[in-house]
Amino acid sequence: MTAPGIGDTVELDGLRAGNGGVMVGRHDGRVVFVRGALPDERVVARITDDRRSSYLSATVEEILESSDHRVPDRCAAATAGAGCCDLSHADDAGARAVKNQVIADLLGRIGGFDESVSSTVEMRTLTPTSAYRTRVRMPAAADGAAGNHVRSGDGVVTGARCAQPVPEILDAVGGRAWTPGAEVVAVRGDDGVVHLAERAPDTRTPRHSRSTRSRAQRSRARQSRTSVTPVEGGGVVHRRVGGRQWSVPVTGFWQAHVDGAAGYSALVAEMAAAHAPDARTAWDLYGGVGVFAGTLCDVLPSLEHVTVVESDAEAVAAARVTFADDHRVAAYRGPVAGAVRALPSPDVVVADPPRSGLGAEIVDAIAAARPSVIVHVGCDPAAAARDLGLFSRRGYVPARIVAVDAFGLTHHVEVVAALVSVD
Ligand SMILES: C[S@@+](CC[C@H](N)C(=O)[O-])C[C@H]1O[C@@H](n2cnc3c(N)ncnc32)[C@H](O)[C@@H]1O
Repeated sequence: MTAPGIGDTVELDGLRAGNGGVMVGRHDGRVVFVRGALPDERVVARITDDRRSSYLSATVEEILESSDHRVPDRCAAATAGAGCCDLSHADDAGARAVKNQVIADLLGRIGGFDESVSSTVEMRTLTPTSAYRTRVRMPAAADGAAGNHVRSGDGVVTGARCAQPVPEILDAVGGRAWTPGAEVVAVRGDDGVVHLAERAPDTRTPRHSRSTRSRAQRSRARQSRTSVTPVEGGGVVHRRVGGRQWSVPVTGFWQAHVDGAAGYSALVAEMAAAHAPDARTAWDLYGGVGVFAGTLCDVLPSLEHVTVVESDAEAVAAARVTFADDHRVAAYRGPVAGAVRALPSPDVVVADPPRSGLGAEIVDAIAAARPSVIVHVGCDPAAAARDLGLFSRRGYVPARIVAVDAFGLTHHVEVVAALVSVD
């Protein structure tokens, strides 16, 4: 019997959840990563990639035995081939179960934790689970319509709406013709104002070939090279958490879910207050405009000083405006790696790094500062599992791990963990 290749179909059962929106099955002993399936389903899948000897990639062709959590696709763009909502065929409970399984698996395989840790992960869902996103970036197609990237490759799916953004954003974006090849940035502020901006097409030749760079890497490189033109709304977005307000540039970072900043802040508050109620000093690392610094000020009555460390100049400027009258908060502009060696030791550290996580060097520096509690906020569960494992080998173990499903219809999930010293 010859091994299956691209275009062939295989029957798979006993599927389990894998990281990145795929289910994992086996065919003739070989691992198959399948898109469009759910745990425990029996499916016929068509092979889409056979270039690696260790695994095959496939998409579901036919469901032979369906999961109780399967629902009709909830995202028109994903149904039309976009890569946006890779779990739009699961109900909310099914998506939550997938994320829980994936995190438990990663904590074991990458973090090195046993079941006594991985089985304690709490799940929290932020609602709504569709029409929740207040910030999107959309590619403009050759005909000037904005859409979503195709699931793989470089095309744009237009004329079918993604189910994640709040409808006002899509209405505003859809009413305009955009520059072909541009990136459309659309944001709804907490005051209801919709802001639109256009990032110019990137016409320069990339230094690396396309095949060696991920879409996220290409997007970051493009952001550093291209200009942004505000189109509607004024370009300064008003945001609120608790009693504080921020003015954030339209391209600046803010948590995607309408309740994300408040939802994560509530967890940061619970964890800091539980493990360091008398804290006097804190670090808010990768702090953006200082949302978590504000939270710490609100829940730690003895707090005298919190330093926001952030590399983005506009975010630091926004933080300085919001905290202009609060002597407890200082915003430091620069990379975390340099700051953590120079700052006075903290009682509380909140660290909310980009998808790549902290890594060994920063974990070492934070652990060496001997805080009472470290709150790790991680948007990539594999990187978070690695960081938590690194911390535990430096004497900080998880006291609580909460997976926040703030990304309905997708495999994405935020992992918020409180780490305390075993000494
Ligand atoms: C996931 S966001 C978190 C922002 C903030 N905690 C919030 O909730 O709004 C990560 C932030 O880290 C910043 N950043 C990325 N790399 C950095 C580095 N090496 N040093 C300092 N800040 C960095 C980014 O500009 C971004 O604002």
